[in-house]
Amino acid sequence: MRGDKPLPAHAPWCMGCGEDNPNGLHLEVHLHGDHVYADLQFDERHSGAPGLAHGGAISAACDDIMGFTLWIAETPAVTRTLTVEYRRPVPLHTPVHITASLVDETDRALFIEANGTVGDTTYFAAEAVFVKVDLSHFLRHGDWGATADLITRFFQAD
Ligand SMILES: CCCCCCCC(=O)SCCNC(=O)CCNC(=O)[C@H](O)C(C)(C)COP(=O)(O)OP(=O)(O)OC[C@H]1O[C@@H](n2cnc3c(N)ncnc32)[C@H](O)[C@@H]1OP(=O)(O)O
Repeated sequence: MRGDKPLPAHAPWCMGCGEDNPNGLHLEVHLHGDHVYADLQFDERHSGAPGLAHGGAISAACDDIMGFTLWIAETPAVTRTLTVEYRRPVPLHTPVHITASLVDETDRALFIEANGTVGDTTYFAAEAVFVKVDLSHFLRHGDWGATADLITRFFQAD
């Protein structure tokens, strides 16, 4: 059983967890036992209907926190499918607790769930399939320098 431990951002400019992205969600994700969690508040940058979080911002939060279960699975992987069930509107400036965990795994796929609660009530829940990739995926499709940073962060978390 792992203890409570802060995990490094995917990248400084990551929209979900990057500390340098002024419009990001700034998720600070911790590993606790068999799941990861973060506490956040959506604000005007993430607004949809007046006073409420945009569904895309909620989806991004789910996607990003699910991307931290990779430290549990101990493999790089990327989102192939993501389904979000929006159960209640999420007001801006309201503390939301998000958790994610790995529920199943095959040779190529990770099955991940996430849950967003306000108090004891679930406001949104998500399921995703992530496909395992090797680090060359990010070199092939992304930015070389930033990928080197990502690799460093991935191994730093050990
Ligand atoms: C370090 C991590 C940072 C994480 C950041 C937060 C998460 C993100 O935002 S990731 C960004 C968004 N996602 C992407 O950009 C991914 C784009 N997609 C791709 O690059 C490709 O489709 C990729 C790499 C996922 C898969 O490509 P490819 O290997 O050709 O796919 P494919 O052969 O069809 O499927 C691979 C395996 O997964 C399985 N699989 C695919 N979809 C599913 C599914 N829905 N359910 C179950 N299994 C599935 C397939 O069955 C296959 O398994 P097997 O080899 O045993 O037959």
